[in-house]
Amino acid sequence: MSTLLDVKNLWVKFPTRNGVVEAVRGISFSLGKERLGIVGESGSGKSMTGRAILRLIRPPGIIEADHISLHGQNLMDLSESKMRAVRGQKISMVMQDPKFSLNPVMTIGDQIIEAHRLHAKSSRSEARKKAIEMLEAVSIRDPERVMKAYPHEMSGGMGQRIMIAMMLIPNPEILIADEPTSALDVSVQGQVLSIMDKLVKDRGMGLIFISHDLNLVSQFCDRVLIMYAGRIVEVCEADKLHEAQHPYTRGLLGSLPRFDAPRARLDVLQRDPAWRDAPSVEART
Ligand SMILES: Nc1ncnc2c1ncn2[C@@H]1O[C@H](COP(=O)(O)OP(=O)(O)OP(=O)(O)O)[C@@H](O)[C@H]1O
Repeated sequence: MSTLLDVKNLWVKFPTRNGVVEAVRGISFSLGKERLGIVGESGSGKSMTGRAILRLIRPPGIIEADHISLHGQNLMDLSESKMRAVRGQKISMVMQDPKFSLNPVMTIGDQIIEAHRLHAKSSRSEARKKAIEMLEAVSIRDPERVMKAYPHEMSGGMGQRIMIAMMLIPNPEILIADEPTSALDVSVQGQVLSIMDKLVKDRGMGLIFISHDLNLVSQFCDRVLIMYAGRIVEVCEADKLHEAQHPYTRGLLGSLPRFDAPRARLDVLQRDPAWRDAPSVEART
């Protein structure tokens, strides 16, 4: 599999009054044209990993890495203006709640048209046509009506599909989705995932799918990185997750409810302090 992105020895640190918080501690992984899941409990460093790839860590946060290479070009070396061109055009990110990402005082149509014109410098009528095509691609049935609506008029699932449509306008090679469906109810979650899946397959993109939901990731992704305390503790093919070896992964699996074998009590994950200090697993293909 050809490598789109290669990350080596990535750290994210936050200097605080009480010392430095190390949110990500020297992780290495690569991404090909695949669906790569990143799972782990709250605070394990999943979101910071996604944001660091796009250099979107707010000061005083610091990103350090031997490299974050996109087709061999080290993103760590780029100027901020060159990095802006990478964001959106080559790598896009979909966040958890679309309401925070969409502009509340602009219609959906104007936002998509603007995003398209920024990218392709096309005429307004061309951009409008493209916007409608994009909305149809994410299964929005009445795109003309949706174009005239404001973000607050959209349901969560609809808003998330619109965000995905916007992120895909420049045809990025990599999509980073940070808990993209966790605010949605289960049936809408399924629809959004299948749309994303189809787009990734049709366009041959690489997808980084960040989630705390091990079940979801194992069904939706090809490969899974399991993060604990800022490190990768294990990497698995998604369909072999049940064979995972690390006690943390086994603990996460054991604490999932199962319909086929219901138990009165779920296992409680017992953490071993040694997991924190074990070296990060290399997850490069
Ligand atoms: N501005 C900050 N200052 C200090 N520490 C921070 C800051 N931002 C994040 N962190 C720390 O970084 C760690 C990793 O955060 P991150 O958001 O990546 O976790 P996560 O695995 O995505 O969790 P969640 O599922 O809750 O989003 C956390 O322990 C958090 O406290």
